[in-house]
Amino acid sequence: MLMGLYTPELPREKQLLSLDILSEAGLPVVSFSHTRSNIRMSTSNGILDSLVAFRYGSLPTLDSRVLARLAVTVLVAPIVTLLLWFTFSWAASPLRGYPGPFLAGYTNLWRLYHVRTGKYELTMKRLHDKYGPVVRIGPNLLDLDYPELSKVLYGTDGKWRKVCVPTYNEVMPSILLTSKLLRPSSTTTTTEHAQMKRPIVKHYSLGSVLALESHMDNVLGELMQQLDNRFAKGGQGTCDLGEWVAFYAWDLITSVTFSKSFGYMTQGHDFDSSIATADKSLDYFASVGQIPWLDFLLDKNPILRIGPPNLSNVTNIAMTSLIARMQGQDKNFNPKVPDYLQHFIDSKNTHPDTVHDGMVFGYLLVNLIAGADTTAITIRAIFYYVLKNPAVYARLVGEIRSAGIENSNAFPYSQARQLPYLEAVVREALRVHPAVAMPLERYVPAEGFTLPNGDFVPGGVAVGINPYIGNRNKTVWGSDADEFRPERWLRDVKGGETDEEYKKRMQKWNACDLSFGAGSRICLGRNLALVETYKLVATVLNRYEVTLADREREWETVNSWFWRQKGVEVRLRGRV
Ligand code: HEM
Repeated sequence: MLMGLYTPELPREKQLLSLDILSEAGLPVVSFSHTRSNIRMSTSNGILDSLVAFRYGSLPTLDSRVLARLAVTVLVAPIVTLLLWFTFSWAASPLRGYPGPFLAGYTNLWRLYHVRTGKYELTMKRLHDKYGPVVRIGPNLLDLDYPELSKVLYGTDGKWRKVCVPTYNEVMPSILLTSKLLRPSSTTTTTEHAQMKRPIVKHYSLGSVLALESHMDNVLGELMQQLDNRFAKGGQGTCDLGEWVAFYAWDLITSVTFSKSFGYMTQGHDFDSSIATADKSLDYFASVGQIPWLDFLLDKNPILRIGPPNLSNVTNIAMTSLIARMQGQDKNFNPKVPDYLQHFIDSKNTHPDTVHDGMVFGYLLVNLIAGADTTAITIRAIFYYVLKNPAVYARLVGEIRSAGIENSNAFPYSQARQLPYLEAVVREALRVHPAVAMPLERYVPAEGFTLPNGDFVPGGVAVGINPYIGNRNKTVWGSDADEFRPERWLRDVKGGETDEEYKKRMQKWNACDLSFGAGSRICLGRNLALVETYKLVATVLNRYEVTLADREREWETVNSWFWRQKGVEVRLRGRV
């Protein structure tokens, strides 16, 4: 009110007139003086004096009573209100009796802090070791270490709704579909989700993925050429294999999607910073995923937009390729070799009621955003663990070499798939280093749910199993669950395990392994990811002797929704 009444432009008499109004309003003005640079005014309660002086930048004479009152009004009162609100919510919460860190019961800031450290999975492991299988990690969130519940929580009946953050569609506003498939808003119904997925799901079956194998062979050919020239021939220095695996995964996903690779391998670096930007976006999503209203503060505030960074190069390549293809001007496309872009465009004809151009664009971005980093993380984990374990390396290389595939060729998937130890290695790497290492959250259905320990969880509470935690549960995977031991995936012949017992064990493990999620939201791209992975590992180990540049050095990891790693540096020597 005062601000409106006082304007230095007004002559003094008018200010006085305004003051009369103030007086009438019950705020009697005791004194008033006004120069161009300084306004002094006092009212009987003194507060207006300070506010006026503050508004015009003069130095008020404040007495301590005024300061105290201001402090109470501006600082203490909101804090007290917040504390009261937290305490009330905590006391009224049905999760009050669940164990967990004290602060987590009050506020999601606890989770935000731990996610920001990049070591969230270690914190969760410590908490489960301390509190057992159920830990309260938010005012309305329980983290569960019950892998055997995967079939229930992540079932196909659609009763357990996915907990999501409305962020992806804010990064790139037109990409409704990307947001709905990956991080659907909490209002996305199971029916909507199924409707969007139906037109494209068949293109991710193993058969459809294998129809894209020639694209993959071209990308592997480029990889071998680059590794030969840059590292293997003449033994030039060390190769950051972790980085090259990312170049491979990004070039591959664009090849199978647009019949054109990004070109990271040819250039030998992240030339347009898309890979780095994708990492930064994930850091952002991981944070706002803990406290969704942060997104409004950081991204939608009208004053200064802080995050997330724009993946403009990724969206550009999607848009340019889409337009060129629709105008019949895409020179990279060979109609005899399918790619995802063509499948998505064709889905407009097969599902005219559902699919429109905006959705085709969204489908393209799903591939790019979800498909590259996750696969790179998995392949990096395979190399790291295999190279750290010489016995595993020797057995794996022996198996791959004995397949007799010419080592200048890309390894065919049909042959790689025949190698049981390779499969064991891939599954074990996915188990100990799942690409997604945060809880896959779901809402308990309205009727509530009783946990295996007898605790009842009311409807509406969010619960989740973190693949990192579930994949290391000792009752499922054995006392050595924390170790990388691919042999666990083979039949234990020495221990007298029968074929039937082995099959039963695998059935149980398949149900508990959350590396690709489970049920109706299981990873759409898992066949594509696995074919890429088998082919790359077999091709590289068939062609090169690979050793760690520094056997003692540990890699660095950052868990930011995707559990990224850095520092798998190797030496490569071409085999004769
Ligand atoms: C080794 C590589 C990969 C891993 C470990 C992985 C892991 C996962 C996980 C754990 C989920 C479930 C998330 C949840 O329930 O909240 C998921 C979902 C998804 N993934 Fe993957 N992923 C990989 C590769 C890919 C690829 C290559 C693509 C696409 C080209 C892809 C596309 C998707 C999509 C679209 C979803 C959402 C499915 C839905 O909600 O229906 N992923 N992925």
